[in-house]
Order: sequence, then C-alpha cells, then structure tokens
Amino acid sequence: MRAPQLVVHHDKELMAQAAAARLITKVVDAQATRGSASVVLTGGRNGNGLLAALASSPARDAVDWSRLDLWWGDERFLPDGDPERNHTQACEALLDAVPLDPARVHAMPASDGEYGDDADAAAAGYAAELASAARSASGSASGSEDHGPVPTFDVLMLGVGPDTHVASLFPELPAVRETQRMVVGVHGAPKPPPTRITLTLPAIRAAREVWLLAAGEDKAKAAAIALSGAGEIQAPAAGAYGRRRTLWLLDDAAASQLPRGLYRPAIP
Ligand SMILES: O=C(O)[C@H](O)[C@@H](O)[C@H](O)[C@H](O)COP(=O)(O)O
Repeated sequence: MRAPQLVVHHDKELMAQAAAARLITKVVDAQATRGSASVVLTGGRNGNGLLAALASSPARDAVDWSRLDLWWGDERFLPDGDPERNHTQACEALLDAVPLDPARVHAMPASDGEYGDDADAAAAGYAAELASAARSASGSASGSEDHGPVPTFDVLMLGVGPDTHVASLFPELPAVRETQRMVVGVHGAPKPPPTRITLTLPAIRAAREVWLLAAGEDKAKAAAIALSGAGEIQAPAAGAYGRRRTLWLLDDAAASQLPRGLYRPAIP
C-alpha cells in the first residue's frame, strides 16, 4: 500500500472547488483513454459540496455525461426520494442538471424497493449489480482490467466522519471487519439513520484511486488519527486506499492537528 498523498486547501469552499476540478480532469482523461469512466460518490456535506461545485464549474461539460458510470459508497436505507438519501442529495446537487445515461446511474436500493425493508438482501442485490458490471466490462473491447467482483472504479470518493468512519463503515462495527463480501447491510449505525448499505473495505480497495474528503474543524482529530498509523477497525478511514493512489483532500482546519511534516502547507 503506497503512502497517502495529502493536499490541503485554505478552506472548505476552495477544497470543494479544487476537488471538483480534479474530478472533471480525471473523468475526461479516463473517457479519452477508455471511452468511459466509473466514479463512486459519497454522501455528506463534503461530498455534496464537491458535487455542487462541479455543477457550477465552467468546465462541467467537458465531461461526456452519457459515458459516466456512477455508483455509491454507501446509502441511508430509506424510501426512494427521501431527502436524507445520498442519492436524493446527489441529484439535487448535480445529477439532475447533467445529461447522464440513467442506465449508468447505479443508486443503492431504497427501503421501499424490490428488496423491501431487508437491508441485507438489498446489499446482496447491489453486490450482484457490481459483479455483473465487472463481468461485462472485462468482456468489453477496452480490455479493461475488471475481473474482480466489482468494476475497477477510476475514482472512489469518501467523506470522512468525525469518528474516522468512511462510507457506512463505523469504528469497531461488523461492516468494517468484512473481508469477503463487497457490500453489506449496516444496523445500529451511530450516525442516523441507523440502517444503511455500504461498500466494504475490499470493495473500496478495488478502486484505482481513493479520494478522502475532510474539511472543517470537526474532521481535524479524525484526520490526525487516521493518518498517524491507527488500525482500520478502530479508524476505518485508515483502511481506505486505492490500487494506484490514495489522496486526502483537506482544508486548513481539518489539517490543523496533523503531525508536522506530513504535508507541505500552502504558502500563506
Ligand atoms: O451517508 C453518509 O452519511 C456518508 O456517506 C458519510 O460517510 C459521510 O460521507 C461522512 O459522515 C462525512 O459526512 P460530512 O461530510 O457531512 O461530515
């Protein structure tokens, strides 16, 4: 596992804008190289802030939205359209404003969908959807390296919680200990709502690049813990890394407790 790369921006808004520009470039490059791109979205304020910044970016439509596959790292297990669902918030922040191919937008199941209120069955259903996408990608002309149980995501984004959780992998809870399944149901999550669906660490680690978003004073302790050698069970963010790159995108406030020398502060 390569050491994570850190980039620290002056404030939350600048981090969102810069991360949005970074994502546009990454998607445009993937589409130029392989004809399509695959991105995993995250919920939360930092994740939605990035999407909103992307929606207002002058470079937004450099992306060919019809050739972008969108997945989610986790979802609050609520009825479709519930304002608290990550999918609902992503649609409000960006997705409703761009011409995506609906067949390539892979929302996690809702609690009033085909699996009813069974979060574990819904998680298994999403895992099957990921596996199917991986198989079809590996058969494609692009010669994609997809061969595992999930597609090779170009970028997988994760907001970092104040307790170091990422997706819906919370410290010490069963989901962060999962080593076989790619998607699991979460029950009794400390961050409401209690029932969720989440990618597991093995699924997260299938991504070419994992970007962790941490902005705001309330993330300073979590960033310091996760970047100072904590174990992934106690600090799930510490276990989130990509096959080629792990990038922490922070602002000054979230970086304020990092050990000296871990990153090069911007010129004041
Ligand atoms: O469903 C969720 O709540 C998110 O996916 C969760 O993992 C979020 O990204 C972190 O809790 C950070 O959230 P904030 O950016 O709002 O602090």
